[in-house]
Order: sequence, then structure tokens, then C-alpha cells
Amino acid sequence: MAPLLGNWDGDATPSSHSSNKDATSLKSILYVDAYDSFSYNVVAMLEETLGVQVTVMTIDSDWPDGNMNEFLTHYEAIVLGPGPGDPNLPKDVGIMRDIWNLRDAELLPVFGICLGFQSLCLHHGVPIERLPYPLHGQVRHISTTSKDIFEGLSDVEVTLYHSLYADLDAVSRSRGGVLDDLEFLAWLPLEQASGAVTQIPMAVSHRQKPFWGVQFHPESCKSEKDACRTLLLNWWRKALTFNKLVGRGETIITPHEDTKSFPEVAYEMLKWSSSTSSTSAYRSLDRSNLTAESISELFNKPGAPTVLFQSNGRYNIISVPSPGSWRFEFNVETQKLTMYQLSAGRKTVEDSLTVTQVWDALRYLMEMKKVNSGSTEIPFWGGFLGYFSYELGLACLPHPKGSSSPTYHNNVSFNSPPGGAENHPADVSLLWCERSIVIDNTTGNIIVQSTCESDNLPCGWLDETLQLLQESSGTVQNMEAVDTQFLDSILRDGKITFPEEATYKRQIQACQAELEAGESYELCLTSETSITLPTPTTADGKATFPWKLYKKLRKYNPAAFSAFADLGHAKIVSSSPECFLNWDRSSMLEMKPMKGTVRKTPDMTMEKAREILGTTKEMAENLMIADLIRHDLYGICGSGGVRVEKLLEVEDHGRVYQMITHVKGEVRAEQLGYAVRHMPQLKSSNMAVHGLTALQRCLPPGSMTGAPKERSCLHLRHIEARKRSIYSGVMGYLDLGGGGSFSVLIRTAFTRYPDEDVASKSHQTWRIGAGGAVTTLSTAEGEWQEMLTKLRTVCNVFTPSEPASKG
Ligand SMILES: C=C(O[C@@H]1C=C(C(=O)O)C=C[C@H]1O)C(=O)O
Ligand SMILES: NC(=O)CC[C@H](N)C(=O)O
Repeated sequence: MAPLLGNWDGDATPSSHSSNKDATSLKSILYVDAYDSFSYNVVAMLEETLGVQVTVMTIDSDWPDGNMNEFLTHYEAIVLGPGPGDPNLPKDVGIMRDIWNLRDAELLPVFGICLGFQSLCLHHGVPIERLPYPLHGQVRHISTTSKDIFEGLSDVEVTLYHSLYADLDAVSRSRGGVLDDLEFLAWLPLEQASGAVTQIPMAVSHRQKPFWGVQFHPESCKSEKDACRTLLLNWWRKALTFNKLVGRGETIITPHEDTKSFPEVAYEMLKWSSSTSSTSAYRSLDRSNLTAESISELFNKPGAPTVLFQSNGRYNIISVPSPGSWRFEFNVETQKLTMYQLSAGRKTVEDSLTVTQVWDALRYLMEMKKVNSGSTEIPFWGGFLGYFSYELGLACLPHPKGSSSPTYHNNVSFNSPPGGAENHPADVSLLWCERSIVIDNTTGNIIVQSTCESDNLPCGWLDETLQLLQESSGTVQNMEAVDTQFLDSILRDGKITFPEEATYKRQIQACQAELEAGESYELCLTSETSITLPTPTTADGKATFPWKLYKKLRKYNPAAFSAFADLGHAKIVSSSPECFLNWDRSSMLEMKPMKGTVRKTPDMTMEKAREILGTTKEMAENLMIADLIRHDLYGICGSGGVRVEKLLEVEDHGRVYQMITHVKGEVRAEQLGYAVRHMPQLKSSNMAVHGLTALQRCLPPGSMTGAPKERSCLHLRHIEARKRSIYSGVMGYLDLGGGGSFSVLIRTAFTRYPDEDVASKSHQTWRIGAGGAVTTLSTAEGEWQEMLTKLRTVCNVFTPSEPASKG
């Protein structure tokens, strides 16, 4: 059955959870979201701890029907969330300020977190100033008065994410220390540069009104869980007591559901996939000495659309062309989607659509073409292979009203990529694969499969291919010497343009200025290196160059997500170690962000790497992303649906050691997360549909942006002043059986081959991005070196293997 397709534009209309079984019996809390990347962690904490139902509303929302008081009668309490920026600026707190002006008869209980706490303090006469140094991702002990909401709690370990603070000293200076309304309940000892220790307020309650706030983040996975539960329960008890006294009752508001039309192109895609059946027939054989590369070479003509993707170090998935093969590209800036049929006269169809419609079309197609059976040994039975760019990810982020356009190209002038703006590859490029071959590196099995029914006839494509592979094992040729000679002949005339050290270091400072201003907690700054090479003179040389380069990279820097793509103009060679998002065919989603990198040198050991990555700076960097990823997954999976499997663990990744965190989520169709509750199509039981939505809602990868994501991306866009394009995007597969797997496109080189008729065709320009997370504890030199470490893992394959012979 066709899914009910809805449109998700991230509008600011509040939505509550209609599918929750007990919705009518639950008490309601309104959560005001300041576009933070930890919001859904807070919402989950509220629902999990208090057994309430939470409605989310962003700070730039209008009160429904322009009537705040009427609207608030539907809620027991309000939680004002954390966020980027400064409570002194109205745009950064938006409707939070309205709450402080409620008349006495209309009051309701409030709990402010971080920015929400600061807004409370500011409104009641405490100036909000900058800390001597920001405290992002830092885990500290605070002392409490053990009173009020801290009853039973004297010393609590909590995570901090702030640069600003409530300056009580300023109050005493100006008013002789008298604060009529507020009582402070907890304190953080903070050492000043002079060595003196000052006490920074960490929690507050209002003496007359039901307002409380905390400067720390109780929802962080490093905050003491039991203590924060007690704190919240204490607050909730007080909130309900207040409501009882004033006779406040709760009702549930009707959820808002938005059903809009979806694009024609979805039907076209369905037509183009008519030969794809609901079964993936297969044959298996032992891999013997066959490699993913040798198999790909047997079936894919050089230069023809090809994807080879290694998932999680275990499965190599190789696309194989078929008469029904087609692919499509989408460009965010022009909103143009182009479909290409690979045979049958190479038909092309163009359409104009929004980014949301692209996701809707994908969900529709994946639902309609669901494959119900195939080899249970492998995670891909057929479907799409390809990539999504960083800019596509930017266009998927919800943005505050009045902010610049999603891709921010209106306000920023970019340095064009070498060769001009037209040299950017497409933002989405996906290849529809009915036929594919998967190698399971653990069992050594090879699965040859097709969703096209005629391929399964006796002596059909499956039988023929099995035979061809059996005959090929044992006869695999080693062409390495020939390939090296060919590559060297091109690479010898290459020109590498590295980022400028002084510019990069200035950009690090610009990032730190934003961190100090409270605009971001962490920024992943990146730069680009470009390599201009002569285009091979023969057609065959031109077609095979990217593939040969890929084989060199795979050998030089073997990685869990090694990948190759030749999709129209776009050529990608990747040695990514980082898993972005995997999902299985039933209900599980997982993300494994990396943050913290140590170069492997001869005297570097795992022990030493653990020591380096165990410092406050490195742990804070990873923790911020861990909390951001939890938020991303809670947005899909809802309360009770997310757990941290590994936190801050160090792994060996070939040429580097990396620190990773592993978070898992479970999709429960009856209890969806806050980010997707008003998407009607998610009533589907098809995991492919949920996986696609997770992808849409979690891009761009948090490890490549920093937190909070939206504001951090905005600043990075200005500071970096370039399009990242394929770098920082994601690559992988969408399985028709329901699963999916995507890597983060780092440690990757890519290019857009010029059109045949372009004058610059005598040259090809490859681009490599590299960067790292900047925090206030970063040093310019340390970050520069870290960027170079990552760059080298790919850039070194662009230098010739053999020195030029003299003569
Ligand atoms: C930015 C890059 O890598 C990202 C940043 C990391 C870090 O700051 O340690 C680690 C892995 C990636 O998430 C890159 O490889 O270019
Ligand atoms: N986490 C937050 O809410 C941060 C609040 C504010 N932007 C600060 O940095 O202090």
C-alpha cells in the first residue's frame, strides 16, 4: 500500500504526540526549543523521568491564535531549553521572554536550563556576562544548598556547556547585594587567571513565583543520572503543588498534522523501477582469491556509473549494471532533479523540487518497491548506492524564522572551487541497483543477487555470473605495476595547493571568538586542499584514472568504509573510518561519531593514544558530539528509545587512533520521536522509510559541524567561506529490504570531471577536505597539525610512487 506521504518543512507550529497510547491520561509540559542540539535529550529526560507528554515549540514561534494565555492553559509547566547565543539578544531567546511577563493569575511552573536559566536571571535583575573562559563539555562538581529542588542532594557531578554566566557580583556592586526575587541554590567554584576562586551560580529559584532554573545540563550523558532524576522529580512535585493550589488543570491539545502533495517525479521513479520485483534472488560462492576490486572490474566498464562501498569493515557492496539501471542527481541551489536511464536510449527526465520533496520521493519509492526476501546473510538486497553532500545536509536543518536561507549562499561570497562554480558535483547522486554482488569479509562468502525476476531463470544472469566468477577465481591478474606507472605519469605533473597556515590559524581564532561569545560549544573547522592534474590523453586513461587512484588509496589507507563512486561527473575515492548511520531491517538505528584523533608514529602506542585522548579537552570534544547524537536519535526514536553503548573509547584506525562513541536507538512506530511525530508517512512499518527519515533529520553529520548544529553551521559557513560539497557529506546504501548504512565522507578525495566541451578539460582538479573540532582549549598549532595528520592519509596518494627517471 502506498504510504501516506506528508511534507516536513520544519515549521514552527507546535506539535504533540498523537500516537502515544496513553496520550489522554498524561500531563503535558511545553518545551521551548532555542534551536539547540541537546533539546530532544531534555525532552526524553522529562518524559522518561516524569511520565509526562512533551510538546515542542521553537523560540521563534507565534503563540497559536496570538493568544499565549489561552495556549498555556493546556500545559502543567514550561521548560525553557538551552541554546546558542546570548539572552541579552531578543532573537536568541524569542518567546522565552514572554513567560517572565505573565500576570500573577496566569502563572505556571517554569524550569529553565542553561540559556533558559540565564534568561530567568537576566529578567530578574542579574546581568549576564562572559565567563573568564568557556566551560563546554566539562564535567564538574557543584555544591548545593540541599534545599528546594536540591533537597537530598549536596554535591552533584554535572556537564556544563556555557560561556556566559549570571554575574552576581555585578548585582552587589550596583545594588549593595540585594536581590529581592531570586534565591540561588547551587554553585561552581571557578578558578580565575589570578588563581583566586569565585563561585558561579548554578541554580536558582524565584521567591514568589514558580520559576526555577539550572545553569548546567542535567540531560547530558555525563551528568550524574540519579541525582538529576531526583532534582527533576523535586521540581515536578513543587510544580504540581503550585498548580493544585491555584487550581490549574491540564487538557491535551490536538496535534497538528500536515499533509501536502508529493512530487510527480516519485511516480516517474516508480515507472523506471518496474523491473525490480519484491524478491532478491541469489547465488553464493566462496571468495577464493577474488577481491571487491577484481569483481568490480569484471562487471563495470571504466567510466560507467559504478559504486563500490564497504560497510563497517565487513561487507563490500559492488554495483552491477542491468538493462533497468538508472540514476538521479539533485542540485540544492538550482533545485533541479535529473534522472538518467543508463540503457534504452539513455532517457533523461528533469524536474524542479524542494529538498523535502526529494526525501518524500525517496520514501515513496522505497515503500513501493519493498523487497521481502533475499540472502539473510547480507544487509543489502538491492536499492540505491550513492551519496548526499554537506550542503544537502544544511538544507535539511530546521532554521529559525528570518535567518538566512538553508544553504546560506545568499549572504556569503564563496571562493569558487578551482575551475569555477560549475565545478561542484551534484548534492545528491544515487544509483538504482537491481543487480549487485556482496562480499562478506567475515565468512568469506560472495553473494550474487538480483531483484529482476528474469535474472533468476535457469542459465539467466545469476547462473551466468556465478559461473563467470567461479572461472575467474584463480585467474585474477595483478596489474599493480602497470597501474602505478600510469598513475605516476599523471601525478608527476600535479600541483598541490595546501591551505595557508596563517589563514587556517586565523580561522581557528575566529571560531574561538564565537565559542567565547556563547554562539557555539564546539566548531568543526575544515579546510580544502586541491590537486590539479593533467587529464589523461586517452579516453581509456581518462575513464580509468579515478578507479586506479581508488585502488592506490585503498592500499595506502585501508578503512572500514573504503568506497569508490563514479556517478556522472562526480568521482569519489574514499578511505573513511567513520560510521555515520546504520539501520537494520527491523528497528535498530546506530551512530558512531568520532572525535579525537592521534597520528600513528613509530613510537605511538594504543596506551599513549588513550592517555592523550583522555585529557579534558579531547573528552569534552567527544562528549559534546555524543550528546548531540543522542539528541538526533531521540528525535527519531522518542523517550526510552536511545542508549549509549560506548562512550569515549579509543580505536585503532590504520594510520590514526580515533576516539569514538556508539549510540543506538530503536524505532517504535507507536512511539515516534519528537522530530518526526507530525510526519504522517511514518505510520509505515517499513524500516526503509524510518531510516530515510533518520538520515534526513540527522544530516549534516554532527561530528563535522559541532554543537549546536544549526548555529555552528552558520558560523562555519562564514568562517570557511566555501562549499564543502562531497566532503562532510555521507555515502552508502539504501536497501530495499529496509536497511541502510552511511559513512561520513572524510579522508576522501573527489572531483567533478569537466564537461567534454569545457576549455579546462585538459586538467582535472581533485579536492580533499580536512579539519578538526575547535574548542576554547584548542591551540592554533595543535589544530593545524591535527588537520595535516588527517590530510596526509589521503593526500599522500597524489604523490608519485616512483621518482621520475632521469634522462
Ligand atoms: C574533520 C575531520 O574529521 C572529523 C573530526 C575528528 C576530530 O576532530 O578528531 C575526527 C573524525 C571526524 O569526525 C576530517 O577527517 O577531515
Ligand atoms: N547551553 C546553553 O544554553 C548555553 C547558553 C549560552 N549560549 C552560553 O554559552 O552561555
